[in-house]
Amino acid sequence: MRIDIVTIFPEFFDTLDVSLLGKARQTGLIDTRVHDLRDATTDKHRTVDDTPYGGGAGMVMKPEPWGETLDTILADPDSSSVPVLIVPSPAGEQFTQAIAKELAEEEQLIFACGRYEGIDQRVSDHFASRIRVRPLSLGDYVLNGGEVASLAIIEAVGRLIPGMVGNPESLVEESHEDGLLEYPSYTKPALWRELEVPPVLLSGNHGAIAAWRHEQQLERTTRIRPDLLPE
Ligand SMILES: Nc1cc(-c2ccc3ccn(Cc4ccc(CN5CCCC5)cc4)c3c2)n[nH]1
Repeated sequence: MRIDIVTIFPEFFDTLDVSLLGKARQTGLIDTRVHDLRDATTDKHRTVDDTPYGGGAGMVMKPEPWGETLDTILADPDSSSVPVLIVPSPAGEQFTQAIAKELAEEEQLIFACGRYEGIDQRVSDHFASRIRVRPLSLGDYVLNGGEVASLAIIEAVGRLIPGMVGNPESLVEESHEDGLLEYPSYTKPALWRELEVPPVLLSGNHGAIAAWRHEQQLERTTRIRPDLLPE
């Protein structure tokens, strides 16, 4: 998979060298390229923002640098013929594990990391006529830009790419995989600060353990996220 990231804070993505993705990049599983939006500006001050038409607080990101940068990425011979442009936004579709699984099948993801009050809408509108554009929200809270959301999406997608995670078994029992919250986990010691590990987990009775874990998932989901319960 190729991942392109467009941002005015390219150093924000230095972390990709150390995270789970560091290995993937070394093994060539994931090829990431970070593009500084300001490299596509033409004025002395490398301006990327301007005041919003219609008034309102803050500034909006100008369309031209975005158009230039995205054109360059799409024109790159190493680019896929069917990239997906992911635009983190508070107004986007809620990102979920299901969407992560969809995106893990893609050949190329391009992340448009906005700042200020967002990107001129015409950028998404123009490129929607050429490639798939997916505005995605991380959740119902407002961040300062798209970088944190992009890192979260990249990590959630990256770990689903075959060969990325050391033990593929650990992906089988994914959280939210069966739509329920995960069961609680324990490891040695069996007694810690007077707290025991649930005895069933030490029983070796795998049927009873699986039943207990599913029961724990249902109890937790009912208590914390009843919205996830099947109809
Ligand atoms: N899940 C999630 C994603 C984000 C996110 C993603 C990208 C950007 C780019 C800029 N911002 C800051 C920001 C501040 C204020 C407004 C609201 N304004 C009201 C009127 C015009 C806009 C929007 C946007 C982002 C935020 N936040 N949360």
